[in-house]
Amino acid sequence: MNSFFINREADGESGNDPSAYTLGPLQAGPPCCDPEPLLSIEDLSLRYGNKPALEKVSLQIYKGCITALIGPSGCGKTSFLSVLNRLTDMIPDCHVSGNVRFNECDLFDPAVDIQHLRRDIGMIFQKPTPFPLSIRRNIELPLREHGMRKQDELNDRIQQVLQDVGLWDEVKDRLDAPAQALSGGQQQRLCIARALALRPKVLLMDEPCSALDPISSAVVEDLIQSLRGRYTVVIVTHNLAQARRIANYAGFFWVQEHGGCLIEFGRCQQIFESPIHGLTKAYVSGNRG
Ligand SMILES: Nc1ncnc2c1ncn2[C@@H]1O[C@H](COP(=O)(O)OP(=O)(O)OP(=O)(O)O)[C@@H](O)[C@H]1O
Repeated sequence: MNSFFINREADGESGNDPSAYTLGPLQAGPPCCDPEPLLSIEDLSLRYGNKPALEKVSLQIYKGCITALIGPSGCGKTSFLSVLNRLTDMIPDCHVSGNVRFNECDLFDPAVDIQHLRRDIGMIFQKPTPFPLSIRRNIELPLREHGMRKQDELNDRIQQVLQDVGLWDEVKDRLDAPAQALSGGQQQRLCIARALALRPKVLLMDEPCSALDPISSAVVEDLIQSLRGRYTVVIVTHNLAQARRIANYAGFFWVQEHGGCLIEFGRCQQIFESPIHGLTKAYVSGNRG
């Protein structure tokens, strides 16, 4: 079953059809009707050395939906995201236990191809992280690393993803200019384009708007909204209004004695309007945190 990570063609996708890489048709039904779990997390615990950071977190991430993770600083939201594409493998003395299933496959199975996993589950960071290369090369490089060689296919893909993130008209005349000459908001959209170019199934976003000015932040937020139904998005945000605007589901984390834990998870409207737990109520109403 781990072939899912290793051979995407077995998943029924055409590797050569450029149109498959645009935002294109919805890949899932309306997110709130009949949600289908894509990632199932059960009893996930994590510690750095002896220091616990997450304690027995269980939740489902639904296909085509936007899931927001909220909670105060240090409650383990970033650590949780890092587990989902196994960035935690790269942290010395980081210990993870529990079960995570991605499309029914064990995420921790030693047979999982990490490079392909990270293509399927991409990560966008708080601070835009373009490579110190041209705009074009930022997208081309990972595509080449994943085996795309034909220049016309590369050019098509670059144009498509830049259109998908609304950047094409702004950069089409300067594709060979350094990516770092772009504004912060443009750099973040380029990073999203770079992730989308690899046609991921899931995009993990760690406070993707928090380093941006309000206008750029709104543009990136609109872009994230446009991904709904086409990609599965898990976003960490301290901006509760943003979580409320964009998410279908929300998980509220809190720090307790044994590390961060998930206090409550549910549909976004329920978490914000009729939370079950008193802590959630206090946090979303701004009385705690
Ligand atoms: N690489 C690391 N080594 C040691 N401890 C770490 C490491 N990364 C995170 N931690 C600790 O784990 C706990 C959870 O951190 P994490 O960054 O996951 O929380 P967070 O909710 O994302 O916080 P923030 O909202 O401030 O980004 C914190 O106590 C943090 O200091």
